[in-house]
Amino acid sequence: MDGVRLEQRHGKARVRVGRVWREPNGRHHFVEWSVSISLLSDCLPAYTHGDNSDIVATDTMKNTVYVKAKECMQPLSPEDFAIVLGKHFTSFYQQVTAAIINIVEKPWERIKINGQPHEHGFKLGSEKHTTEVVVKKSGAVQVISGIEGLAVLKTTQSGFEGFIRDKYTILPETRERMLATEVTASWRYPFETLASIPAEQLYFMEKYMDVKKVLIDTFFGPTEGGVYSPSVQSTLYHMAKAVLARVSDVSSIQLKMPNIHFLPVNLSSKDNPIIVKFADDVYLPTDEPHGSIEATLSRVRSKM
Ligand SMILES: O=c1[nH]c(=O)c2[nH]c(=O)[nH]c2[nH]1
Repeated sequence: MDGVRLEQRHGKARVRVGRVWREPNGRHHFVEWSVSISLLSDCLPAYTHGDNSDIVATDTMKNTVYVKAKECMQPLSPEDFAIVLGKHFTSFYQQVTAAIINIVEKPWERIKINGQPHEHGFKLGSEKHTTEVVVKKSGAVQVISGIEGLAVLKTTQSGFEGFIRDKYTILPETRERMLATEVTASWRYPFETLASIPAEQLYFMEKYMDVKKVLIDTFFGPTEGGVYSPSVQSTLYHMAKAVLARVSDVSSIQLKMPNIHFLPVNLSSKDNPIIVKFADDVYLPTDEPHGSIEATLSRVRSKM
């Protein structure tokens, strides 16, 4: 056999941690994270010779998540916690050349009772805040943030016309349909070094809220009249473009928007007269199959 090339990484996936911060005035803050760590390191002998002397045990990685969570004395974004972990693994271990940290934050939101925010009560929301951070030993970084499972639907102002018709096509053209999707978004920041990451405690939280608002506003359009969608592709493009236009520091954004179909219901039989005739009112909700539409939009620097 010719020589072989080995590329490898190892880590711990889905380390679950909940962290409470207690303010002296009785107000609590809470996050729940699922943390995945992957380390690039010089530990080839473990693969080739059964020699584990350069291996950071994945159990140690798991323990480190709890130690670092304890050491963070103030509420922080999943991006900032991922950066804390990435810095730690690349500086503490000589063998580790890069760390890739993924975090999914569960959407625990402070509960309101009679309009008043509760001190220590939370309820689970829907879409999740995600991040992927890569930290290299040199101090080079890449930060990606995301949203997972943002389910949105509008009952009109959507259609699909003018597509290819051939002998396999039966879908009628329409200017009136439901539009439903579950947006997965991930966007990249332009920071290239640890030193260039903004120090503000709320920076990544604010960016997350800004991107989510722009995505939602653009999907629906104005509260009266909305905005017509000629396809999921077009709506996706306008959502991504609006994020680049309105949220500074986002250098590219990927959107995945499955087209979740609501099928018109018509019920009739040979013997029965029509008992349900579809008039844009009664639908069969489905989750599969679904259209699968995704695109990435990036800023390109003008050459001028
Ligand atoms: O918005 C849509 N885009 C498509 O590509 C497509 N294909 C399809 O069957 N329905 C739709 N709707």
